[in-house]
Order: sequence, then C-alpha cells, then structure tokens
Amino acid sequence: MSQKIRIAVQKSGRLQEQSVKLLKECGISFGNGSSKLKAEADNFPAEILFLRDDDIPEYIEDNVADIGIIGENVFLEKQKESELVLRLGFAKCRLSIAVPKSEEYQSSNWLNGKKIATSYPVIVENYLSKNNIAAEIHEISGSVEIAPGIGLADAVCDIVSTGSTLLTNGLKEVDTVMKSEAILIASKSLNPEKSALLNELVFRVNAVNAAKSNKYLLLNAPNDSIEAITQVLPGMKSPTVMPLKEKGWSSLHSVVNENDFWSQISQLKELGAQGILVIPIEKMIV
Ligand SMILES: Nc1ncnc2c1ncn2[C@@H]1O[C@H](COP(=O)(O)OP(=O)(O)OP(=O)(O)O)[C@@H](O)[C@H]1O
Ligand SMILES: O=P(O)(O)OC[C@H]1O[C@H](OP(=O)(O)OP(=O)(O)O)[C@H](O)[C@@H]1O
Ligand SMILES: [Mg+2]
Repeated sequence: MSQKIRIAVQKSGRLQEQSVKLLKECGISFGNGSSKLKAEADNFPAEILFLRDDDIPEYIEDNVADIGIIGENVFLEKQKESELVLRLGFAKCRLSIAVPKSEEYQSSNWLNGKKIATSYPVIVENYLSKNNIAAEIHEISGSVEIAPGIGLADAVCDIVSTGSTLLTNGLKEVDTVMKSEAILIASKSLNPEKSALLNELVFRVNAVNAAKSNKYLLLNAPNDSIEAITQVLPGMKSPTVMPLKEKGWSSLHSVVNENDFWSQISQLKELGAQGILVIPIEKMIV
C-alpha cells in the first residue's frame, strides 16, 4: 500500500485558518477538524492531524506526524529534532521584551535582577545569556501581559503583532528578541516515499506563494515605447507583445512583483502605456 504523509496543523488558534487554507490552495482537499482530530485527504496521499501547536514539534520528533505548520517561535522554543523546510509568510509577529510604561528603560541592563514572565523560557534564557543579564524567568502559559500589573513579574517576553495587547495592559515594547512567521517543519527521518510527497507539497506551496506575490499585467502601448517598457517589465522571461488592430500600437503582457508594482505603474504611464489591467495569478511555476 502506498504511504500517506501525516501533516500536523493547529486545531484552533492563530495558525489554524491559514494553515488549512494553504493546504487547500495546494489542491489538497479534506474535511476541517472542528470535532474530528484527523482527516484523510481525498486527492493526495495525506492525513491531516489537528493538534495543539505547542505539541507539534514533539509529535514530529516522535514520528507521530511527518511534517507540520507552526510558528518559528515555537520551533525555537521546543528544541525538538525536526527541520525547518520553508517559511510560509503568514502569522508574522515578534517575540519582544516589554516593561511597564512608567519605567525608565535605557538598555537591557535594566533587566538585571528582575523577574520576567514568559511562555518562552528557552528563548528568553538564550537572550539573557547572550546579553550577559542575570534575571529570573517565571514561566506562565498564557495571559502573560497581565503579569506586571498583578505583581507577578517586572517585565514580560511575549508575542507582539499590532502592540494593542501591550498598550491595553500598560506596557511598552523595549526590545525584539526574535521575529517569527509560520513555517513548515519536517521530520529528519522521512522515508524516500514520504520525502517525495514533501517535495511535491513544497513545490505546490512555492507555486501558490509565488502567485500571491505577483500579478499578471496587460497594457496597450505605442510600438516605439515597447523597448523602454520591456526594460521596466522584464516578466518571467520577456513580455508577450501582440499587435493591436490599431496601427502603431501593441498589447504587452507580463508578470510583475507586488513590491515593485506601484513604482512600475507610474513609469509605464510616463512611457505612454494605456488601458493597464492587473489580474491576480492563481498558481505560478517558475
Ligand atoms: N497576534 C499575533 N499575530 C500574528 N501571529 C501570532 C499572533 N499571536 C500568535 N501568533 C503566532 O501564532 C502561533 C499560535 O498562536 P496561538 O495564540 O493560536 O497559540 P496558542 O494559544 O499556543 O494555541 P494552542 O491552543 O494551539 O496551543 C504563535 O506561536 C505565533 O507564532
Ligand atoms: O500585539 P497584538 O496584536 O495585540 O497581538 C499580541 C497578542 O496576540 C496573541 O494572543 P491571542 O490574541 O492569540 O490570544 P491568546 O492569549 O489566547 O493566545 C499573543 O499571545 C499576544 O497576547
Ligand atoms: Mg499553544
């Protein structure tokens, strides 16, 4: 019987929706794990396991799951046998030190002799030893930002995204310990069949993510601008140029990166481009 790759995703929480969405965009179809903790994919040799994110590194080390999607922060904290295969670009956040707003914090030396509440003791320990700071770590599993306000700790190290949780708890962010995003991790001991399935999945994720960061662009341009426009829009190889019915004009098709998009559009307009259409790409294989 051919093997199935076991993919662990978070059962509920910040990573759940986008992890499931990504797998589905990769053409893997399965039922969501609202009550069931395991789902079989209909059209890919895979089983999806819905787990607590903190447990996923251990399940992979123990070969209960083959691959999984977790935050880079959890990957670093757990120090389990597994490898980082791919950064996925969602659940972007940072792990930061925060102290009460009223404190005069000048440098990390402020933390000397203080008590830091966190759910990430291993990462904080590394941060303290790197900065030569002797501080006490108080591990708590949630609602970390409340700790200084109730006299449990002097500072916290927790996840920050918009900063609104810190603000509402009277804290200010003073140092970034690490940046994090969702990552795909895998067991270091996959057999050849499962390795091939992982490679196929990585190929699909890359196609999905490349498509998200690029747009398909169509425009009309006078023929004497085509050379200059090609310099602005190199495309995947070079732009497609097709004659319009109107003499002296062509239609150009190309792919542009989301990051370069707005600056390229203004250059294209200066070069005489008209009727510019920008269309999302569903999958992109480079
Ligand atoms: N505010 C945020 N913005 C962006 N990413 C976040 C945010 N909060 C958490 N994350 C990322 O999502 C991951 C999961 O966060 P979540 O709060 O769902 O975890 P949890 O409470 O530990 O869930 P579980 O019940 O599965 O253990 C975090 O480890 C982090 O990588
Ligand atoms: O900077 P912000 O945008 O405010 O985000 C940071 C908060 O988000 C996460 O908690 P979450 O909202 O997932 O709730 P939780 O405490 O139940 O994990 C994290 O633990 C922080 O508390
Ligand atoms: Mg958790």
